[in-house]
Amino acid sequence: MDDQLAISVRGLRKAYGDTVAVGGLDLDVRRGEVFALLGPNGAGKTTTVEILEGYRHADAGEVRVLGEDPAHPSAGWRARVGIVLQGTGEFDELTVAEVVHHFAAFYPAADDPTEVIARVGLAGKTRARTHTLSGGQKRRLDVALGIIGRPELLFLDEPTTGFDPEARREFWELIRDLAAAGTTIVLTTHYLDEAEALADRVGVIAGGRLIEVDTPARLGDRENALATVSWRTPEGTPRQERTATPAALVAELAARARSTGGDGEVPGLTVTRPTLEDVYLRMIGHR
Ligand SMILES: Nc1ncnc2c1ncn2[C@@H]1O[C@H](COP(=O)(O)OP(=O)(O)OP(=O)(O)O)[C@@H](O)[C@H]1O
Repeated sequence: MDDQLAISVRGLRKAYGDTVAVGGLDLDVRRGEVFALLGPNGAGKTTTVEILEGYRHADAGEVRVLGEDPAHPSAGWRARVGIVLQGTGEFDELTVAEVVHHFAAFYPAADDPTEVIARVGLAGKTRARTHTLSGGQKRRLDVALGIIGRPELLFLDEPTTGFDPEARREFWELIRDLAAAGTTIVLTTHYLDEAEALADRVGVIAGGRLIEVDTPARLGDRENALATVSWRTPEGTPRQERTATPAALVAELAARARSTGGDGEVPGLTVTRPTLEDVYLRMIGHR
C-alpha cells in the first residue's frame, strides 16, 4: 500500500439482507488531509465509515486504514484512530474532567486532559456533570474524547449538528488546528458550507458508490461553470446574464454606466458561480 495514504478502499461491499448499503466503493484518503464525505440519507456513508473504524465487517473488498485491515487490527491500531461518537450518555453523573481523565487512561500517549478540555471550549465547564451540558457542549465533549488519545486519524460523524453558528466557527478552528498538526480527518456532514470551509477534498457517495471526488472548488466542474452576473439598470430594473466571461461583461456594464454620466458604479452588481450545494444537488439528481 502507498504510505502516503491513510485510507485505501477497493471494491467495498456491504448488504443488510436485500439492501445493498455499499455496492463497490473505492476511496483513497491521503495522510494529513481533511476529507469530507457527502451524500444523501441512506447513501452508505455511515456503513462505510463504520467499516473503516472496525465496527462493521465488509462483505467484500479490500480495506486498509493506517496500513491495517480494521476488521483484524493489531493491538496498537485502535489508539491511533480517534472516533467522535454521537453521545456519551452513560457518564451522566460524572463531571467533564472526570470523563476526559477516564478516557485518557485508555491511551498509551494521551494528551493532557485539562488542555484538551480547554481546546474544545469547555474550560468553564470542567466541574459540570455531563447531564447538565447543552447539546452543543455535549458534542464538544464528544470531540474531546475523540482527540484525547492524540489520534493520527480522526473520524467525525456530523460533528456540528446542534451547534450555534459561533460554536461551529470555533469548532472549525479546532479542526483546522488538528489538521495543521498533521492529523488526518474524515468527516461526514450534511452541511455543504462546512465541507467547503474544512475539506481539502470532498467525496460524494450516492447509492453506495463514490460518484465523484475533488476539491470543493473543483467539484462538479464548478470552477468552469458559467457565472451569473446580476445588476440593476439606471431605471432600477433587475437584470441577469449567465456568461463564461464575467469580467468582460462587468467591464462593459461599468463603461456603459460611465458613458451615461455616472461614476462607473453599477447598482446591485453581483457575480456568482454555482455553490457547492448547487453542484452537489445536481450530482445526486436534483435539478
Ligand atoms: N443495521 C442495518 N440494518 C439494515 N439496514 C441498514 C442498517 N444500517 C444501514 N442500513 C441501510 O443501509 C443503507 C445505507 O445506510 P447508511 O446508514 O450507511 O447511510 P448514510 O449515508 O449514513 O445515511 P444518513 O445520511 O441518513 O446517516 C440504508 O438503506 C439503510 O437503511
